[in-house]
Amino acid sequence: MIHARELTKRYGQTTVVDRLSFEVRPGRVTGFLGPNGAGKSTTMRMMLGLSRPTAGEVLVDGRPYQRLKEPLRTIGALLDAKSFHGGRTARGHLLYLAQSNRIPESRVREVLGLTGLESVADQRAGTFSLGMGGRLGIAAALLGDPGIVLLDEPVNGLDPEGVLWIRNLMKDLAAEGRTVFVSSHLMSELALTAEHLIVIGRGRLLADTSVTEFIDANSRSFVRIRTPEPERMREALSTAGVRVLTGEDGALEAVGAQASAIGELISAHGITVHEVSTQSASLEEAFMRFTAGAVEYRGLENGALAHRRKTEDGA
Ligand SMILES: Nc1ncnc2c1ncn2[C@@H]1O[C@H](COP(=O)(O)OP(=O)(O)OP(=O)(O)O)[C@@H](O)[C@H]1O
Repeated sequence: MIHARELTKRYGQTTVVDRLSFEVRPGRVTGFLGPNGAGKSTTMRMMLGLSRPTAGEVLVDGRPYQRLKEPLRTIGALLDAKSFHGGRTARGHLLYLAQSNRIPESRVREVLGLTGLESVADQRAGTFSLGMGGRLGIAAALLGDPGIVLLDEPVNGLDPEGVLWIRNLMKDLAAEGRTVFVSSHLMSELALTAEHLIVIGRGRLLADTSVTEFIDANSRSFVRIRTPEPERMREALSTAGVRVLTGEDGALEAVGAQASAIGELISAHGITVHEVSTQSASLEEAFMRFTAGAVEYRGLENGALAHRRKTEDGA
C-alpha cells in the first residue's frame, strides 16, 4: 500500500506536484496517468526517497521510504530502463544489488529466469537493447520479492513482444496480491493493463477512479448518418428526442443513441440513407479532453501527440 498525503514538490517558484492525496492498493494494477510533464516521475521519485517532498508526505507500507529497513524487500522500482553500470554483466549487476540488501544468490537466478535473461546473464549490460535493459531493470525491481512494484513508463521503446510481456507480468504481480503502480502518458496503454487510475495534470489530482468508469465518463459515442435527406432525418431524430449535431463533412451525428434505434427510425420514416455507423472517440481523445485544462496539445502529422506546457515564461 502506498499513501500520499498532500504531497507537494516545488522547484523554485514552480509547483510540480501540488497537494496530491491518494492511496495505491494491493491486488490490482493502478495506472498513474498524466500528460508529459504532469509530475508522474517526480511523484514516483518521492515514493522512493530519491526526492524530498517540499510539503506533505508519501508512505510506503505505513512509513516514509527512508525508514524502511530493507527497502528492496518492500518496494521495487523501474524508473529508467538504462539505470545500471554498463560495464557489469546482468548477473553481476543483480548480485551487487542482492548483496547490499542481504538477498540470497539463489534469488538472482530466479529473477534472471523470471525475466528471460538467463541466456544473456553473463553479457555486459552495456551491450543490451532497450528491451533487454528493461528486463534487467525489472529483474532488479523484483529481486527483493517486494510487495510493491513501481514502473515508470515501462513500455517505452519496447517491441510488441516486450510490451505484451510487461503487460502480463504486471497483471500476474497484481494477481499475486502485490501493489502494482505503473505510469504512462498513454490512456490506451493503461486501459489494457490497469484496473484503477490515478490521473494527474500539472501536478494536481484530476481523477482517482476505476478504468471503466473513467472511460464511460469521458468517451463520446455517436451514430454517424449520411443521407441525401438530411432535413427529414434531422426532424425525425429531434422528434424522437435524439440530440443531433452536424459533422465536418455534413453527415449527421446522433449523440448517445444506439444504431439499432436509429435504424428503426429510418425504416419507420422511409428515409434514404447511405451510411449508419457507430463512432466512438478513442481513449486518447477522451483523455485529451479530460486533461485539456491542464495542458495544451497539438496534433502532429503522424498522429502522435505533442504538447506545449504552460510554463511560467509561457515558453
Ligand atoms: N530537478 C528538477 N528541477 C526543476 N524542474 C524539474 C526537475 N525535475 C522535474 N522538473 C519539472 O517538473 C515537471 C514534471 O516533471 P516529471 O518528469 O515529474 O513529469 P512526468 O509526468 O513524469 O513527465 P513525463 O511523462 O514526460 O516523464 C516538468 O515540468 C519538469 O521539467
